[in-house]
Amino acid sequence: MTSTPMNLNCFDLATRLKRGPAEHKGDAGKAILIGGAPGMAGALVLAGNACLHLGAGWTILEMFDPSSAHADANQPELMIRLASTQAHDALIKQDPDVIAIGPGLGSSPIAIEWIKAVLSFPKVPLIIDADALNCIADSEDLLNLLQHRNQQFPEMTVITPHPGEAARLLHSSSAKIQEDRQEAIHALVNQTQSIVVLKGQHTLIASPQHAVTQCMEGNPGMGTGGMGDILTGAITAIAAQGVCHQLNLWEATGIAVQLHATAADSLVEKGVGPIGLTPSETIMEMRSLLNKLL
Ligand SMILES: NC(=O)C1=CN([C@@H]2O[C@H](COP(=O)(O)OP(=O)(O)OC[C@H]3O[C@@H](n4cnc5c(N)ncnc54)[C@H](OP(=O)(O)O)[C@@H]3O)[C@@H](O)[C@H]2O)[C@@H](O)CC1
Ligand SMILES: Nc1ncnc2c1ncn2[C@@H]1O[C@H](COP(=O)(O)OP(=O)(O)O)[C@@H](O)[C@H]1O
Repeated sequence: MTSTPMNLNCFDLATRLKRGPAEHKGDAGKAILIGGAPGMAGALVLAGNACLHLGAGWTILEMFDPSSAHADANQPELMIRLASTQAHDALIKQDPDVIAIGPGLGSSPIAIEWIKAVLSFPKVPLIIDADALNCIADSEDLLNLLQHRNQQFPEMTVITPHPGEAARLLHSSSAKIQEDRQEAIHALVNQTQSIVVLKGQHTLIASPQHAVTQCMEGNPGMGTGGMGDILTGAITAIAAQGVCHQLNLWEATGIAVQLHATAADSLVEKGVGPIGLTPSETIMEMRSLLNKLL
């Protein structure tokens, strides 16, 4: 029988993000987010917007959709580039503090090249979501690379599957995952050796070094396309600032998961949702809540 997980309660840690008077963007970290294939550019822009509004020093989008790979007049702070075909060289040149891959990534050969490159890029916190997880589920080579990365650099990689993505990784079904979510997260930790965020009602987080914790916040208004993409952006931003603010990836992930769900609850309390609650509104609420926590 599985025990009841501890409730996620990590807002106290957010005070570490408070900025000193002389801090500059270099102290807030350089984040690179990769994805946005044709038809899904919005997923990467949402992740990037969350990363920007939650405080990363630089937010760089490696965009796969050529027609979206240009400055966004509505959000000119985002550095949106056409994803290079030389993924490894592009990473070396940009020297990121944190990397996220997956929102709207697709499964093209260049997507696979980027996944290989990020899994082989040493040491920096890495967030893997969405299609990147589906590609890993379909490839033993990519799964081996992920396991190898985690052996070399423990607790430096987080994967954020929803039940459908978890099912693909575990060669199961989302119904089975939902039947016993604790068993599923244990299986995902064992399989990938990563920090795992199993999304859905009462999101679970666990890792090889940490027992399962459960987020008690959140609501069904969050069932809108793009809501997971902004969680990826939020983890990325907090991990980027964490590099200079003494927050490791486990802690950054916990803060982001709780902030994301609490922001959605707060909006519903104000009557913004549950019906029609949008990820873009949730980004702004996360920003507001985070600043109140400092
Ligand atoms: N604006 C844009 O450009 C957007 C682009 N996006 C991008 O699209 C790509 C495809 O991602 P996606 O998640 O939409 O599709 P997919 O991987 O087939 O999974 C769906 C299936 O998973 C399951 N499932 C999910 N949650 C569950 C839960 N809580 N509880 C239970 N089951 C759950 C459920 O499966 P079922 O239960 O029906 O078997 C569901 O049908 C990806 O790259 C993403 O970033 C999106 O972010 C949207 C905005
Ligand atoms: N009923 C619910 N209760 C709490 N949280 C939910 C609920 N439905 C969805 N969520 C949250 O919304 C987000 C949806 O993520 P995901 O399915 O990856 O969206 P997308 O791929 O469209 O960006 C997750 O963080 C998930 O935990």
